Amino acid sequence: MTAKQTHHVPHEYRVTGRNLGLDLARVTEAAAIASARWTGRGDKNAADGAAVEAMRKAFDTVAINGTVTIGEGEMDEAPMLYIGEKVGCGGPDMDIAVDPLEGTNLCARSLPNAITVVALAQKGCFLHAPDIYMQKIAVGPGLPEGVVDIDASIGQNLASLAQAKKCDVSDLTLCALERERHNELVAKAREAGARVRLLSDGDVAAVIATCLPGSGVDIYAGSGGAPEGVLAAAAIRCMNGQMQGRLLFENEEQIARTRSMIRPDLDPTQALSLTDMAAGPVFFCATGVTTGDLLRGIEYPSSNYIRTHSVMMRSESGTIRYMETYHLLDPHAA
Ligand SMILES: O=P(O)(O)OC[C@H]1O[C@](O)(COP(=O)(O)O)[C@@H](O)[C@@H]1O
Repeated sequence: MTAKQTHHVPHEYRVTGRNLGLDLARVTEAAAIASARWTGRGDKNAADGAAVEAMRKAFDTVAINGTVTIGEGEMDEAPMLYIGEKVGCGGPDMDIAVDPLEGTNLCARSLPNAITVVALAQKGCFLHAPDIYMQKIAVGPGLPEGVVDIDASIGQNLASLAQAKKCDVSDLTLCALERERHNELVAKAREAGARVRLLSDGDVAAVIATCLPGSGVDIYAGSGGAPEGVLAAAAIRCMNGQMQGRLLFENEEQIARTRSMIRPDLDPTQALSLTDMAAGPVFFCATGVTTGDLLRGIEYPSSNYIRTHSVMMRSESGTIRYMETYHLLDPHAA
Protein backbone atom coordinates (compact mmCIF):
# COMPACT_ATOMS: atom_id res chain seq x y z
CA MET A 1 0.00 0.00 0.00
CA THR A 2 1.42 3.42 -0.90
CA ALA A 3 1.53 6.32 1.54
CA LYS A 4 -0.75 8.25 -0.82
CA GLN A 5 -3.46 5.58 -0.73
CA THR A 6 -3.40 5.46 3.08
CA HIS A 7 -3.61 9.23 3.27
CA HIS A 8 -6.92 9.30 1.36
CA VAL A 9 -8.71 6.72 3.47
CA PRO A 10 -10.69 8.32 6.28
CA HIS A 11 -9.50 7.28 9.73
CA GLU A 12 -12.92 5.92 10.67
CA TYR A 13 -12.84 3.56 7.68
CA ARG A 14 -9.35 2.30 8.40
CA VAL A 15 -10.24 1.43 11.99
CA THR A 16 -13.17 -0.75 10.94
CA GLY A 17 -11.63 -1.81 7.64
CA ARG A 18 -9.57 -4.68 8.98
CA ASN A 19 -12.47 -6.67 10.35
CA LEU A 20 -15.16 -6.03 7.77
CA GLY A 21 -14.09 -8.93 5.58
CA LEU A 22 -14.97 -11.42 8.26
CA ASP A 23 -18.25 -9.68 8.98
CA LEU A 24 -19.13 -9.80 5.30
CA ALA A 25 -18.22 -13.49 5.14
CA ARG A 26 -20.77 -14.15 7.87
CA VAL A 27 -23.36 -12.45 5.67
CA THR A 28 -22.57 -14.45 2.52
CA GLU A 29 -22.20 -17.68 4.53
CA ALA A 30 -25.67 -17.23 6.05
CA ALA A 31 -27.19 -16.67 2.60
CA ALA A 32 -25.35 -19.67 1.12
CA ILE A 33 -26.40 -22.05 3.91
CA ALA A 34 -30.03 -20.92 3.59
CA SER A 35 -30.22 -21.17 -0.20
CA ALA A 36 -28.36 -24.50 -0.30
CA ARG A 37 -31.43 -26.12 1.29
CA TRP A 38 -33.02 -25.49 -2.11
CA THR A 39 -30.18 -26.85 -4.26
CA GLY A 40 -31.53 -29.13 -6.97
CA ARG A 41 -35.17 -28.67 -5.92
CA GLY A 42 -36.17 -26.79 -9.08
CA ASP A 43 -37.50 -23.72 -7.27
CA LYS A 44 -35.24 -20.74 -7.97
CA ASN A 45 -37.54 -18.23 -6.29
CA ALA A 46 -37.58 -20.19 -3.04
CA ALA A 47 -33.78 -20.49 -3.16
CA ASP A 48 -33.43 -16.76 -3.77
CA GLY A 49 -35.98 -15.88 -1.08
CA ALA A 50 -34.14 -17.98 1.50
CA ALA A 51 -30.83 -16.28 0.59
CA VAL A 52 -32.33 -12.79 0.79
CA GLU A 53 -33.93 -13.38 4.18
CA ALA A 54 -30.77 -14.88 5.70
CA MET A 55 -28.56 -12.16 4.23
CA ARG A 56 -30.85 -9.39 5.48
CA LYS A 57 -30.79 -10.81 9.01
CA ALA A 58 -27.01 -11.31 9.01
CA PHE A 59 -26.43 -7.66 8.09
CA ASP A 60 -27.96 -6.65 11.45
CA THR A 61 -24.67 -7.46 13.17
CA VAL A 62 -22.35 -5.63 10.77
CA ALA A 63 -20.98 -2.39 12.24
CA ILE A 64 -21.76 -0.08 9.33
CA ASN A 65 -24.39 2.40 8.32
CA GLY A 66 -25.00 0.76 4.94
CA THR A 67 -27.27 1.76 2.09
CA VAL A 68 -28.13 -0.85 -0.52
CA THR A 69 -27.03 0.54 -3.90
CA ILE A 70 -27.21 -2.71 -5.85
CA GLY A 71 -29.97 -4.90 -4.48
CA GLU A 72 -33.01 -7.01 -5.15
CA GLY A 73 -34.88 -4.20 -6.95
CA GLU A 74 -36.88 -1.10 -6.10
CA MET A 75 -38.60 -0.69 -2.73
CA ASP A 76 -42.05 -1.52 -4.14
CA GLU A 77 -40.88 -4.71 -5.86
CA ALA A 78 -38.57 -6.21 -3.19
CA PRO A 79 -39.54 -6.79 0.43
CA MET A 80 -35.90 -6.94 1.56
CA LEU A 81 -32.52 -5.65 0.40
CA TYR A 82 -34.25 -3.20 -1.92
CA ILE A 83 -32.29 -0.28 -3.37
CA GLY A 84 -32.03 2.46 -0.76
CA GLU A 85 -32.66 0.13 2.20
CA LYS A 86 -30.51 0.80 5.26
CA VAL A 87 -28.56 -2.17 6.61
CA GLY A 88 -26.06 -2.67 9.44
CA CYS A 89 -26.10 -1.78 13.12
CA GLY A 90 -24.35 1.58 12.86
CA GLY A 91 -20.90 2.78 11.88
CA PRO A 92 -19.32 4.43 8.83
CA ASP A 93 -21.55 5.29 5.88
CA MET A 94 -21.11 2.63 3.20
CA ASP A 95 -22.56 1.63 -0.17
CA ILE A 96 -23.63 -2.02 -0.26
CA ALA A 97 -23.97 -4.16 -3.38
CA VAL A 98 -25.61 -7.55 -2.93
CA ASP A 99 -26.60 -10.54 -4.99
CA PRO A 100 -27.97 -12.85 -2.29
CA LEU A 101 -27.99 -15.73 -4.78
CA GLU A 102 -26.05 -15.22 -8.01
CA GLY A 103 -27.19 -17.97 -10.35
CA THR A 104 -30.66 -18.77 -9.01
CA ASN A 105 -31.14 -21.32 -11.82
CA LEU A 106 -27.75 -22.88 -11.09
CA CYS A 107 -28.84 -23.51 -7.52
CA ALA A 108 -32.31 -24.74 -8.49
CA ARG A 109 -30.78 -27.14 -11.03
CA SER A 110 -27.76 -28.08 -8.89
CA LEU A 111 -25.30 -26.82 -11.51
CA PRO A 112 -21.81 -25.39 -10.77
CA ASN A 113 -21.01 -21.80 -9.81
CA ALA A 114 -23.98 -20.58 -7.74
CA ILE A 115 -22.56 -18.12 -5.19
CA THR A 116 -23.76 -15.55 -2.67
CA VAL A 117 -22.14 -12.14 -3.06
CA VAL A 118 -21.68 -8.88 -1.16
CA ALA A 119 -19.47 -5.91 -1.99
CA LEU A 120 -18.95 -2.78 0.01
CA ALA A 121 -17.52 0.66 -0.77
CA GLN A 122 -17.53 4.11 0.72
CA LYS A 123 -20.73 6.09 0.25
CA GLY A 124 -21.25 7.18 -3.35
CA CYS A 125 -18.59 4.86 -4.79
CA PHE A 126 -20.72 2.20 -6.54
CA LEU A 127 -22.47 2.94 -9.81
CA HIS A 128 -26.23 3.04 -9.24
CA ALA A 129 -26.81 0.59 -12.05
CA PRO A 130 -30.43 0.01 -13.07
CA ASP A 131 -31.68 -3.55 -13.58
CA ILE A 132 -30.93 -3.66 -17.30
CA TYR A 133 -28.21 -5.37 -19.34
CA MET A 134 -24.59 -4.30 -19.40
CA GLN A 135 -22.03 -5.16 -22.07
CA LYS A 136 -18.88 -6.35 -20.29
CA ILE A 137 -15.32 -7.19 -21.16
CA ALA A 138 -12.72 -8.35 -18.64
CA VAL A 139 -9.21 -9.76 -18.49
CA GLY A 140 -6.91 -10.75 -15.65
CA PRO A 141 -4.01 -8.97 -13.92
CA GLY A 142 -0.48 -8.30 -15.18
CA LEU A 143 -1.45 -7.13 -18.68
CA PRO A 144 -0.76 -3.73 -20.26
CA GLU A 145 -3.44 -1.17 -19.41
CA GLY A 146 -6.03 -1.01 -22.21
CA VAL A 147 -5.05 -4.37 -23.74
CA VAL A 148 -8.74 -4.90 -24.51
CA ASP A 149 -11.28 -2.25 -25.42
CA ILE A 150 -15.04 -2.59 -25.22
CA ASP A 151 -15.38 -0.65 -28.48
CA ALA A 152 -12.98 -2.83 -30.48
CA SER A 153 -14.07 -5.95 -32.35
CA ILE A 154 -13.63 -9.30 -30.59
CA GLY A 155 -11.07 -10.24 -33.25
CA GLN A 156 -8.98 -7.15 -32.44
CA ASN A 157 -9.25 -7.78 -28.71
CA LEU A 158 -8.17 -11.40 -29.03
CA ALA A 159 -5.21 -10.44 -31.24
CA SER A 160 -4.11 -7.74 -28.79
CA LEU A 161 -4.50 -10.10 -25.81
CA ALA A 162 -2.53 -12.84 -27.54
CA GLN A 163 0.26 -10.38 -28.29
CA ALA A 164 0.35 -9.21 -24.64
CA LYS A 165 0.35 -12.82 -23.40
CA LYS A 166 2.98 -13.78 -25.99
CA CYS A 167 0.83 -16.61 -27.27
CA ASP A 168 -1.35 -17.42 -30.24
CA VAL A 169 -5.07 -16.57 -30.38
CA SER A 170 -5.66 -20.33 -30.56
CA ASP A 171 -4.21 -20.57 -27.03
CA LEU A 172 -6.88 -18.21 -25.65
CA THR A 173 -10.25 -19.10 -24.12
CA LEU A 174 -13.11 -16.64 -24.17
CA CYS A 175 -15.95 -17.12 -21.71
CA ALA A 176 -19.49 -15.90 -22.39
CA LEU A 177 -23.06 -16.66 -21.36
CA GLU A 178 -24.76 -19.04 -23.75
CA ARG A 179 -27.42 -16.74 -25.18
CA GLU A 180 -28.78 -16.18 -28.66
CA ARG A 181 -27.65 -12.55 -28.44
CA HIS A 182 -24.05 -13.82 -28.22
CA ASN A 183 -24.17 -15.99 -31.36
CA GLU A 184 -22.21 -13.47 -33.42
CA LEU A 185 -19.64 -12.86 -30.67
CA VAL A 186 -19.06 -16.60 -30.30
CA ALA A 187 -18.83 -17.17 -34.06
CA LYS A 188 -16.34 -14.30 -34.48
CA ALA A 189 -14.20 -15.48 -31.54
CA ARG A 190 -14.04 -19.00 -33.00
CA GLU A 191 -13.35 -17.60 -36.44
CA ALA A 192 -10.39 -15.70 -34.93
CA GLY A 193 -9.15 -19.03 -33.60
CA ALA A 194 -10.04 -18.81 -29.90
CA ARG A 195 -11.78 -21.46 -27.82
CA VAL A 196 -15.13 -20.45 -26.33
CA ARG A 197 -16.46 -21.62 -22.97
CA LEU A 198 -20.21 -21.16 -22.73
CA LEU A 199 -22.03 -20.85 -19.43
CA SER A 200 -25.71 -21.25 -18.73
CA ASP A 201 -25.68 -18.58 -15.97
CA GLY A 202 -23.53 -16.73 -13.47
CA ASP A 203 -21.36 -14.05 -15.01
CA VAL A 204 -19.98 -12.67 -11.72
CA ALA A 205 -17.99 -15.88 -11.20
CA ALA A 206 -17.16 -15.95 -14.91
CA VAL A 207 -15.67 -12.43 -14.90
CA ILE A 208 -13.68 -13.31 -11.75
CA ALA A 209 -12.39 -16.46 -13.50
CA THR A 210 -10.27 -14.24 -15.79
CA CYS A 211 -8.20 -13.36 -12.69
CA LEU A 212 -7.87 -16.89 -11.32
CA PRO A 213 -4.70 -18.69 -12.31
CA GLY A 214 -5.69 -22.13 -13.51
CA SER A 215 -9.29 -21.28 -14.43
CA GLY A 216 -8.37 -21.50 -18.11
CA VAL A 217 -10.37 -18.33 -18.88
CA ASP A 218 -8.39 -15.55 -20.57
CA ILE A 219 -11.16 -13.11 -21.41
CA TYR A 220 -14.81 -12.61 -20.55
CA ALA A 221 -17.07 -10.82 -23.04
CA GLY A 222 -20.77 -10.32 -23.67
CA SER A 223 -23.78 -8.87 -21.92
CA GLY A 224 -25.37 -9.77 -18.60
CA GLY A 225 -27.07 -8.00 -15.73
CA ALA A 226 -25.82 -4.48 -14.94
CA PRO A 227 -26.03 -5.06 -11.14
CA GLU A 228 -23.86 -8.19 -11.62
CA GLY A 229 -21.47 -5.98 -13.61
CA VAL A 230 -20.94 -3.66 -10.63
CA LEU A 231 -20.35 -6.62 -8.30
CA ALA A 232 -17.86 -8.14 -10.71
CA ALA A 233 -16.12 -4.75 -11.05
CA ALA A 234 -15.63 -4.66 -7.27
CA ALA A 235 -13.94 -8.09 -7.40
CA ILE A 236 -11.82 -7.17 -10.42
CA ARG A 237 -10.63 -4.02 -8.56
CA CYS A 238 -9.46 -6.26 -5.70
CA MET A 239 -7.74 -8.70 -8.07
CA ASN A 240 -6.06 -6.04 -10.22
CA GLY A 241 -7.69 -7.22 -13.42
CA GLN A 242 -9.19 -4.99 -16.11
CA MET A 243 -12.86 -4.56 -16.94
CA GLN A 244 -15.05 -2.17 -18.91
CA GLY A 245 -18.82 -1.98 -19.11
CA ARG A 246 -21.53 -0.23 -21.07
CA LEU A 247 -25.16 0.00 -20.01
CA LEU A 248 -27.47 -1.30 -22.73
CA PHE A 249 -30.62 0.80 -22.81
CA GLU A 250 -33.88 -0.15 -24.47
CA ASN A 251 -35.43 3.33 -24.55
CA GLU A 252 -34.94 7.03 -23.76
CA GLU A 253 -36.86 6.73 -20.50
CA GLN A 254 -34.27 4.26 -19.13
CA ILE A 255 -31.49 6.65 -20.11
CA ALA A 256 -33.16 9.63 -18.39
CA ARG A 257 -33.84 7.60 -15.26
CA THR A 258 -30.26 6.34 -15.11
CA ARG A 259 -28.92 9.86 -15.59
CA SER A 260 -30.84 10.91 -12.46
CA MET A 261 -29.35 8.00 -10.48
CA ILE A 262 -25.65 8.19 -11.36
CA ARG A 263 -22.80 10.69 -10.82
CA PRO A 264 -23.61 13.90 -12.74
CA ASP A 265 -20.27 13.83 -14.61
CA LEU A 266 -21.04 10.40 -16.14
CA ASP A 267 -22.86 10.03 -19.45
CA PRO A 268 -25.06 6.92 -18.97
CA THR A 269 -24.29 5.74 -22.51
CA GLN A 270 -20.49 6.01 -22.26
CA ALA A 271 -18.06 3.14 -21.84
CA LEU A 272 -17.61 2.66 -18.11
CA SER A 273 -14.19 2.15 -16.57
CA LEU A 274 -13.61 -0.05 -13.55
CA THR A 275 -13.63 2.95 -11.23
CA ASP A 276 -16.79 4.38 -12.84
CA MET A 277 -18.43 1.19 -11.55
CA ALA A 278 -16.61 0.72 -8.24
CA ALA A 279 -14.40 3.55 -6.94
CA GLY A 280 -12.34 3.98 -3.78
CA PRO A 281 -11.46 1.20 -1.34
CA VAL A 282 -13.76 -1.79 -1.91
CA PHE A 283 -14.43 -5.11 -0.21
CA PHE A 284 -15.78 -8.15 -2.00
CA CYS A 285 -16.94 -11.36 -0.43
CA ALA A 286 -18.57 -14.50 -1.86
CA THR A 287 -19.54 -17.93 -0.53
CA GLY A 288 -20.09 -20.97 -2.73
CA VAL A 289 -23.51 -22.59 -2.88
CA THR A 290 -22.68 -25.15 -5.57
CA THR A 291 -19.09 -26.09 -6.39
CA GLY A 292 -17.53 -24.13 -9.25
CA ASP A 293 -14.30 -22.54 -10.56
CA LEU A 294 -14.22 -19.93 -7.82
CA LEU A 295 -15.38 -21.78 -4.72
CA ARG A 296 -16.51 -25.12 -3.39
CA GLY A 297 -20.18 -25.24 -2.54
CA ILE A 298 -21.99 -26.00 0.71
CA GLU A 299 -20.95 -29.37 2.17
CA TYR A 300 -22.33 -31.50 4.96
CA PRO A 301 -19.26 -33.32 6.36
CA SER A 302 -21.18 -34.84 9.29
CA SER A 303 -24.66 -34.80 10.75
CA ASN A 304 -23.97 -31.78 12.95
CA TYR A 305 -21.73 -29.57 10.78
CA ILE A 306 -22.14 -27.53 7.62
CA ARG A 307 -18.95 -26.54 5.80
CA THR A 308 -18.74 -23.28 3.81
CA HIS A 309 -16.06 -21.92 1.48
CA SER A 310 -15.70 -18.18 1.04
CA VAL A 311 -13.38 -15.67 -0.55
CA MET A 312 -12.81 -12.22 0.92
CA MET A 313 -10.97 -9.55 -1.04
CA ARG A 314 -9.92 -6.02 -0.26
CA SER A 315 -8.74 -3.57 -2.91
CA GLU A 316 -6.67 -1.39 -0.58
CA SER A 317 -4.31 -4.15 0.48
CA GLY A 318 -4.85 -6.47 -2.48
CA THR A 319 -5.49 -9.28 -0.02
CA ILE A 320 -7.43 -12.29 -1.29
CA ARG A 321 -8.36 -14.65 1.54
CA TYR A 322 -10.02 -18.02 1.17
CA MET A 323 -11.82 -19.30 4.22
CA GLU A 324 -13.24 -22.73 5.05
CA THR A 325 -15.67 -22.67 7.97
CA TYR A 326 -17.36 -25.39 9.98
CA HIS A 327 -20.75 -24.32 11.31
CA LEU A 328 -22.05 -26.35 14.23
CA LEU A 329 -25.72 -26.97 13.52
CA ASP A 330 -26.93 -26.61 17.09
CA PRO A 331 -24.22 -25.03 19.26
CA HIS A 332 -26.43 -25.28 22.38
CA ALA A 333 -27.30 -28.96 22.01
CA ALA A 334 -24.28 -30.37 23.96
O1 LIG B 1 -30.36 -14.64 -18.21
P1 LIG B 1 -30.08 -13.28 -18.78
O2 LIG B 1 -31.32 -12.50 -18.97
O3 LIG B 1 -29.23 -13.36 -20.01
O4 LIG B 1 -29.25 -12.46 -17.70
C1 LIG B 1 -27.93 -12.71 -17.39
C2 LIG B 1 -27.74 -12.62 -15.90
O5 LIG B 1 -28.40 -13.74 -15.26
C3 LIG B 1 -27.46 -14.49 -14.49
O6 LIG B 1 -26.90 -15.51 -15.30
C4 LIG B 1 -28.13 -15.11 -13.29
O7 LIG B 1 -28.91 -14.17 -12.61
P2 LIG B 1 -29.95 -14.65 -11.46
O8 LIG B 1 -29.14 -15.25 -10.36
O9 LIG B 1 -30.60 -13.37 -11.03
O10 LIG B 1 -30.88 -15.65 -12.04
C5 LIG B 1 -26.39 -13.45 -14.17
O11 LIG B 1 -25.16 -14.01 -13.77
C6 LIG B 1 -26.30 -12.71 -15.47
O12 LIG B 1 -25.71 -11.43 -15.32
